This record gives sequence, C-alpha cells and structure tokens, in this order.
Amino acid sequence: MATTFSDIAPLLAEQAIELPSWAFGNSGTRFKVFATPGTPRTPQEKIADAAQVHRYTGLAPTVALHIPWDNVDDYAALGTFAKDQGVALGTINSNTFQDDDYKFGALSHVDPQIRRKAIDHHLECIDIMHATGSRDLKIWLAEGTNYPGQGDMRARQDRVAESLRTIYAALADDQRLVLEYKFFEPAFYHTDVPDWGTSYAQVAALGDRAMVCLDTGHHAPGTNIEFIVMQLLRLGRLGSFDFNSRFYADDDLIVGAADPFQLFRIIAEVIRGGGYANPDVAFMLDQCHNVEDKIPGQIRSVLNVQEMTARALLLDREALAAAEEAGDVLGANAVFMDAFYTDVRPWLAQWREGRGLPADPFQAYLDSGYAQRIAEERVGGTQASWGA
Ligand SMILES: O=C[C@H](O)[C@H](O)[C@H](O)[C@H](O)CO
Ligand SMILES: [Zn+2]
Ligand SMILES: [Zn+2]
Repeated sequence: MATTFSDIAPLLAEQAIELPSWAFGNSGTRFKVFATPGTPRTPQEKIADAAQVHRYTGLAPTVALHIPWDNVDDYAALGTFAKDQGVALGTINSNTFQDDDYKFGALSHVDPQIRRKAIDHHLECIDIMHATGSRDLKIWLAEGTNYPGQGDMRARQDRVAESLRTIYAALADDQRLVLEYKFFEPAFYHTDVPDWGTSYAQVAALGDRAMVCLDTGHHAPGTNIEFIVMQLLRLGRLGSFDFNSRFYADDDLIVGAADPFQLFRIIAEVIRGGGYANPDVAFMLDQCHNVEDKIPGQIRSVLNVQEMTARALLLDREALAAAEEAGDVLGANAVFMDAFYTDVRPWLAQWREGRGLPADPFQAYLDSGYAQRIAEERVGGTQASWGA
C-alpha cells in the first residue's frame, strides 16, 4: 500500500541537521574571500545566526564548532549562550591543516614531536567536548603528498594509526571520534585517508566508538556514494555525514543544489539501512557560502534535505521489493522515480504551519529584518573568515 504524507510526518518530525559554525563566516577560494555586511565576528554571533535557521525551520538544533576558529575562554559559558539562543553545541572539529608545523603532515608526520603536538590538539578538543557536552570529535586529515616518492605511504598509514590510538584512548565512554575521508586536496598525489575503505580500516582497528564521516563532496567523480552509505551502515560504521553538493571537486555548495537526485538516492539508502532518525548517524552540513547570503543559504540547505527526506520516506518499499524480486527492472525503477518526482512542497508547507512554523521559512527569515539588523549592529571588529 502506498505510503502517504501523514504516514511519514512523525518520522519527518525527528529530523535534526547540525549546522557548521564556519558557514556563517566569510569564505571563498584561493582567488578571493568576499566579505559581507553583518558577517559574524565571534563564535557567539555565529551561533546566534545558526539559531535563526532553527527558529524558522525547526530542523537545526545543534551547531558544530571548529577549533581554533571558534576559540573562546569559557566553553561551558558558550554552551549556555547557545542554549539561550535555542540551540546546543554539537560536533567538535579539530584542525591540523593550518599550522606551519604540519606542512609535511600532522598525525602522520615523521617527527614524533610534531605528531605529539597534533595529538595534543585533539586532546584539547576532547577537553572542550567535556565542557560543551559534545559527543563527537570529527577528524579530517589534510595530510598526504604531492609527488610520488615524497613520502612512505605505508609508514605514514602506521603513524596515523598509532596517533589515532592515542586520541581514541582519551575519549570518555559517551564520546566518539568520526574520521572523515577525502580523495584529494590539499594533497595532490596521495592523501593518507582518501576513501571510505581507509577510514573504515583505521576506525575498525580503534574500537566501537570510532566511526566514519562521509562528506558528500569528497569522492572521485562518478562514485556511487549511496553504495558506500549502504556498506558503511551494513558494517555499523557510518557515524556522520558532511552534506553539501558539488559540480567538480570539494565545492561545498548548498546540499542538493548541484544534484538533488543524488541527495534523494543517498537518503533513500540511509532509510533502507536504518540510518534515518538514528542517533548513531549524525546529519551535518559542511558548506561555505562564498557569494550567496549565509543564513538564507543554510535555511535553503536544511529545507533541501528535509524535502528529499520526505520524498525518500514516501518510497513505496513494498512495491519496490516486489518489483525487485520479480526482476522487473523498469517497474522497480519506476517505483523509485515516482517517489523522487513526488512534489512534497505543498504538504511540507502545510505541515510546518501545523507545527507553528512558517510555511515558507526562507521568506519568513527575509521578512524578519534580521539581516538588516546585524548589518547595522556588527560594525568594527574582524569578520570571521574561513581559515582565520
Ligand atoms: O575539506 C575539508 C573537510 O570537508 C572538513 O570537514 C573541514 O573541516 C571543513 O570543510 C571545514 O573546512
Ligand atoms: Zn567535510
Ligand atoms: Zn571538504
């Protein structure tokens, strides 16, 4: 029997998407980072902007921090500030990609002192997690080489494993680490954690509270990402998503903007694999709004995820399974495409109103005057900027 919108509404209500603090700062490319009036200057202002997204969508109750970009003296107080804004602090992201000492690696570096420095940074992040009550430490390693022969890939792998063991041992029982992979950039020959298999091999060797983070922009063109989602869920090691979209490389564009059908296929596999509304699998955004307004960009992003989630939840699983069993290729594909082509937007608008939210969160935010207010108030100081 076909699934109806009212069947899925309770499931939709469970959706929670974590926002990246850095999406509210200025960002760009090596060619230019553009400034914007009203851009936050402090972690508090980033959190206040993130709270606007949750206020109008009801979809974004937590904010991920990036250390040291979100350095403050008192993280417990920052947690209280966030609470007063109606959100909570989420994943703590480490950063071993902007220090001169890490030019030739951090957790993989040949020099034990440099490795120790990088490990200590992660131990500091774990201390911050205790103060913020965060569960996840997210580790993305920019480490690799640019030319064949530059580094011993095998020895580097072993050093990364040893460093991760030290970090993992420092986690509390209610804490996890998620290891993000990326097939290139900033390294252009080999990356030490380039793919899901390597991340899986590393985390599986650590223990149950080590998981894989899948960033949707970190795969070679043509990669079937939903297959990787299926496998990681099957192995019980999919810990989190960094959602975004791309036309070429790690473009960090608005999720669903470049390829909404891919987002639909990924979420359909998450649901199939028991990963939806599953506390073990965190949905996060990892994006940079280089030219578009940041708060509306984040609102559009979480609404894109919600919309594709609704379509995927409407997938008639019974009819699909029957067609698959029968080897009915076109029939099965038709069932799948029917869900994707189902326009859920009018139902979502009505459903939001039923929950006291604006039917059109994007427009409601634009009409709020918040953007004008922060542009007037946030004068002076240094605007937050990706990388600073
Ligand atoms: O490409 C870098 C990764 O996506 C990381 O998640 C990184 O920490 C994040 O993009 C912030 O720059
Ligand atoms: Zn990422
Ligand atoms: Zn990335």
